[in-house]
Amino acid sequence: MNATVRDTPAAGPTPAGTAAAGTAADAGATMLKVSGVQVCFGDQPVLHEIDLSVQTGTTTAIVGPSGSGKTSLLRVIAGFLVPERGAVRLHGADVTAVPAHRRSIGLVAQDGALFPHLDVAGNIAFGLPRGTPRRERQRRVTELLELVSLTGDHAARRPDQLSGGQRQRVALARALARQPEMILLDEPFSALDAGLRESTRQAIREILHVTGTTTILVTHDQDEALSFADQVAVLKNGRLRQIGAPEEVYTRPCDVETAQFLGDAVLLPGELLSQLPDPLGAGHLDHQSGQARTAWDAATALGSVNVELVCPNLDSAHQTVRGATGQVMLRPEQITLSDHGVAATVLSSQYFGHDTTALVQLDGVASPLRLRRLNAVPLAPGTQVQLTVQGAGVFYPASSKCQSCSAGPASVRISSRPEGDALVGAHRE
Ligand SMILES: Nc1ncnc2c1ncn2[C@@H]1O[C@H](COP(=O)(O)OP(=O)(O)OP(=O)(O)O)[C@@H](O)[C@H]1O
Repeated sequence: MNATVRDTPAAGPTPAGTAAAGTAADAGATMLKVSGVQVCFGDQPVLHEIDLSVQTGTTTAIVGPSGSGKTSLLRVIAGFLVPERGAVRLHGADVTAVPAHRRSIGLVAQDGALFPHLDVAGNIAFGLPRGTPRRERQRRVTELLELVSLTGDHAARRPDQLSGGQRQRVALARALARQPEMILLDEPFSALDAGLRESTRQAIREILHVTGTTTILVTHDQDEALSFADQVAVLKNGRLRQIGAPEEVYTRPCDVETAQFLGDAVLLPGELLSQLPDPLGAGHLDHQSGQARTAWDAATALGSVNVELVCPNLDSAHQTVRGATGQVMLRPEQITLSDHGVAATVLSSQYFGHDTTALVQLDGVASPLRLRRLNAVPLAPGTQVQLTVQGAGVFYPASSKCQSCSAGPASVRISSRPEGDALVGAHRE
């Protein structure tokens, strides 16, 4: 059976009088739970076994390459698409078969989807419940205009008399008019140029924060996802590859592909040498991720480093990982110049204003490494430098299985020995 596509009004209107999300009492409660969702178009599966929980009052970004299934997942959550397997629950109630217009969810489309023949006030008022008295409509329109930082001046303009960023604010005001419990944003900034995108994103994030609205943003822009959301879900080929706080997915990506999708990644061959005393107790369980984490010493071309191993099983048998080889992933900003590091030669350098990148060649490493320095002048080709690693990275074992417990692929996060604050990220398919 294939997914059922529903033809429901795009604004995702919600029941009248529904309270806005994010009351203090609800904060931290699970608002949305998607479990085991599967969607096919024809015989083509586009979403596989998706599990996603969203807490009240938080912002989640769903990020992934084009065609990875982001919009399909958003449509399942909104109620425009019925999955053939799995369930969508709002506040614990199964709404999988409830149509979009009966869910308390507002949707802001990529282009805002404003009505061209209505002025701004008319567009916003369209979002209000039917039967709202005239005076109340005017009051709410004024209030919503203010909320999205537009003035009475804008109220009489048609959408084609607004900037792209202003149109997106009107679209948000219209979606907020019915005080939905959740707002879904489908690539709402992608049509804006870089400067406007940044300022509109900031403004909308602030509005959603002030109103305590639970939000899901779909984007293919990793910087947008990392800067906008409390939680980032990475989708690839219809599967959720990783979900976590922005700093978690950026510093502990579950595999090399995810690491490269989320930003520049420096990859080096590495080998685990020995397990180190774990500051939190040998082999502690991270209750947030449910993963076991152990500290290790590892060898790389950038020297000996501390690492932590994450494995789904908390098991002292992780000793057997000693000697494991694989790839070490660092972010370019973690490789810094020092007086007592590993020697390298600068091949080229690029100046970007806020930062400068350089390609450097290390002895014994086939490919040059990229490093990024904030507020620095470019280095001339041929310059001899010494490099050390700051903070933590990730180690991906060459073996597809965690060698200690066969529980699935594991990744090991490393840090340079002096910092030694490494925590590890791991992943299990
Ligand atoms: N109505 C449809 N009928 C058939 N196939 C569809 C339909 N909608 C989406 N698809 C296919 O499902 C897959 C996922 O599409 P979806 O729009 O969810 O991806 P996306 O990650 O949002 O992509 P983009 O970033 O390009 O918008 C794609 O291969 C797409 O061609």
